[in-house]
Amino acid sequence: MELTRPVFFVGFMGAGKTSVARRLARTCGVASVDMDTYIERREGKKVKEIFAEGGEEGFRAIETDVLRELGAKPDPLLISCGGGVVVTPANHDVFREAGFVVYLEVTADEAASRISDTSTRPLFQNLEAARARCEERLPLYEAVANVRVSTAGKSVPAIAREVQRILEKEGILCPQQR
Ligand SMILES: Nc1ncnc2c1ncn2[C@@H]1O[C@H](COP(=O)(O)OP(=O)(O)O)[C@@H](O)[C@H]1O
Ligand SMILES: O=C(O)C1=C[C@@H](OP(=O)(O)O)[C@@H](O)[C@H](O)C1
Ligand SMILES: [Mg+2]
Repeated sequence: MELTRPVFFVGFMGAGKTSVARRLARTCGVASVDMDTYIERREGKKVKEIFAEGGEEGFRAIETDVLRELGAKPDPLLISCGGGVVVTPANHDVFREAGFVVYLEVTADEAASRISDTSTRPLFQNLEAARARCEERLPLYEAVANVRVSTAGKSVPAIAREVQRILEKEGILCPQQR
């Protein structure tokens, strides 16, 4: 199948953005890129190290650069963003211009139960702070979303199938034209 526009996955840490985009890419035969993985390869450093060296500000600047680059690829991609992509106002323009945004909903508590090793996520160090951060970001996720998908109690394959049906209905995921 092929995409007519880039599709961005947003939502809090642990929502399943990386897993669902990867699963959908495999089952539909389309290309996907995970922004954090892409950033780590480009910078030659782990996300954790980028935060330690340049702070959140340094990470956000790289993130915006990469979002613009991936969103402008001639062959549209499934792009799993990092959970904080919505905190940078300029990123909202990238979403609006060309893309379709799938918001995967999760609570901080459910996310915490899914993430076994929070050491890779510098902004998910304690549950209290994560709950507050999640709540603070909710209106931002809602503002950029073209569609919301609840992930509570659902498996990754089930969520990927749900997203697939939405993208097909919207004419974003189509049978290959050539
Ligand atoms: N729907 C789900 N149900 C159970 N575990 C999940 C689900 N989605 C993701 N996970 C698990 O949660 C962790 C974080 O998932 P990930 O895809 O990295 O989320 P994100 O990219 O949104 O932070 C992984 O260990 C993954 O296997
Ligand atoms: O929510 C955030 O601010 C972040 C989420 C992470 O990605 P995931 O949402 O894929 O865990 C990663 O980009 C970085 O640690 C910052
Ligand atoms: Mg991820």
